[in-house]
Amino acid sequence: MAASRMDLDGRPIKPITICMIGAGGFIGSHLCEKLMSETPHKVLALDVYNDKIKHLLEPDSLPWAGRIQFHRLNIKHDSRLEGLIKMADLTINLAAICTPADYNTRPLDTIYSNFIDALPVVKYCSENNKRLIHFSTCEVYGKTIQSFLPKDSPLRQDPAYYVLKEDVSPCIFGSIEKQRWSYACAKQLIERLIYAEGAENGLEFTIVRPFNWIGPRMDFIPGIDGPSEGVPRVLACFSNNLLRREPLKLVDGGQSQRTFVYIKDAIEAVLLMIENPGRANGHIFNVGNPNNEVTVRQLAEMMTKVYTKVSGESALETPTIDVSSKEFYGEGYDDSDKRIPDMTIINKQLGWNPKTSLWDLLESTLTYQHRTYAEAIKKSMAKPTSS
Ligand SMILES: NC(=O)c1ccc[n+]([C@@H]2O[C@H](COP(=O)([O-])OP(=O)(O)OC[C@H]3O[C@@H](n4cnc5c(N)ncnc54)[C@H](O)[C@@H]3O)[C@@H](O)[C@H]2O)c1
Ligand SMILES: O=C(O)[C@H]1O[C@H](OP(=O)(O)OP(=O)(O)OC[C@H]2O[C@@H](n3ccc(=O)[nH]c3=O)[C@H](O)[C@@H]2O)[C@H](O)[C@@H](O)[C@@H]1O
Repeated sequence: MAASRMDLDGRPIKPITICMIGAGGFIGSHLCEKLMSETPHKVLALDVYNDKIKHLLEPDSLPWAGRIQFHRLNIKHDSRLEGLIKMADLTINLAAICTPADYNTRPLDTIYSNFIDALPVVKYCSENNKRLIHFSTCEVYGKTIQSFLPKDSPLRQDPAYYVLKEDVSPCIFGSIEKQRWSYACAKQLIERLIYAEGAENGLEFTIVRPFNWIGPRMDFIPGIDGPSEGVPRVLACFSNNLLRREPLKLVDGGQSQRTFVYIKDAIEAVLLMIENPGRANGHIFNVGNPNNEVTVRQLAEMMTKVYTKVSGESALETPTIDVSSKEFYGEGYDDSDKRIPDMTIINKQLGWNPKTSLWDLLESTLTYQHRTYAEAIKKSMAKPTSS
């Protein structure tokens, strides 16, 4: 297998060692799975948790045993970090607080996690001449120019005012009391720092801006494998509602628009970046699926239909309810209005395109959610509640 693997320029790919920080999360677990099953590379997997990659670590008889090594550590305070970065050819940093419910309720933790805690990683890569792939976010674009145009302006139809381009679009955030933007702002500053390390000190870097990657193992189901009062990202919120047969909550009418990409498509893009450094270094890449755009309301309706199909259960009479953002997220919430990624740069550099339609990705994801959680939810709901 290893001998026949070629990069995009027809050169054989040499096995490398990757230091993956945040490897135990949603994206990390899929990336580890891909690297173990389809490549010869080694992974030093760093995280505080490993539940989502346990199936790759045990038992010892797995075909990739020895190629993946888990290190339980918190990058905030662990002297092993520099040594692990030095042992690897490439560092991928995925570690972050990245759930909107945290941005305005825990803005300090959010800023520390997304900026301060990432600083040593950038520094160690730069000082030791190690390549870095850093995970940023589409949230750095903030709001679209379109959202500031008058409602009846014909310019609203012009993609120049809403399609998000890495090298052209501005970053537009709300006021400081809208603490929602603490995440986007911290991510923007770390992007600028990495870019400057590249320009002034020659750091070899790639920045990834994911646009709503979704799929199995995303976040948690409250009360089952996460806190009962926790608020995960929208896929897990709506899955939880469907599993519990409660109406899906639409924040501020569910009018915001998103483009969703299947995690397995997105991981293909990351693998191309890993294995084609000459084409990926020095670039910032949007990774999303511009063809899968929906409003959050439309997402709720589609998830309800798909869940009915995969679970065999009937749909609720009242499938959705409206809730204010203040009630749902608290003071200081604000929202991105629309997120369509421009795909020019990733197409030109890596020839990557997403493949999976929204319906198909929801069908495979909700099949997984139903199989993984339906029984546990039934049991937890059958338990008498203490009075
Ligand atoms: N999922 C998406 O669509 C999406 C979109 C935009 C940006 N991103 C970015 O991609 C990255 C990964 O996202 P994800 O969806 O996999 O999130 P996730 O929360 O599932 O994974 C993040 C992982 O980092 C770990 N981590 C956090 N702080 C750490 C620390 N101090 N030390 C060690 N480990 C730590 C967490 O335990 C977790 O396992 C994040 O940087 C996020 O901002 C993701
Ligand atoms: O995934 C991304 O690309 C980025 O966007 C997410 O931000 P957002 O899309 O706003 O987060 P979601 O929780 O997925 O919410 C999507 C939309 O659904 C709405 N929502 C969420 C949950 C819910 O129960 N109901 C509901 O209407 C939110 O208000 C928002 O408008 C997170 O910031 C990060 O994971 C990431 O940086």
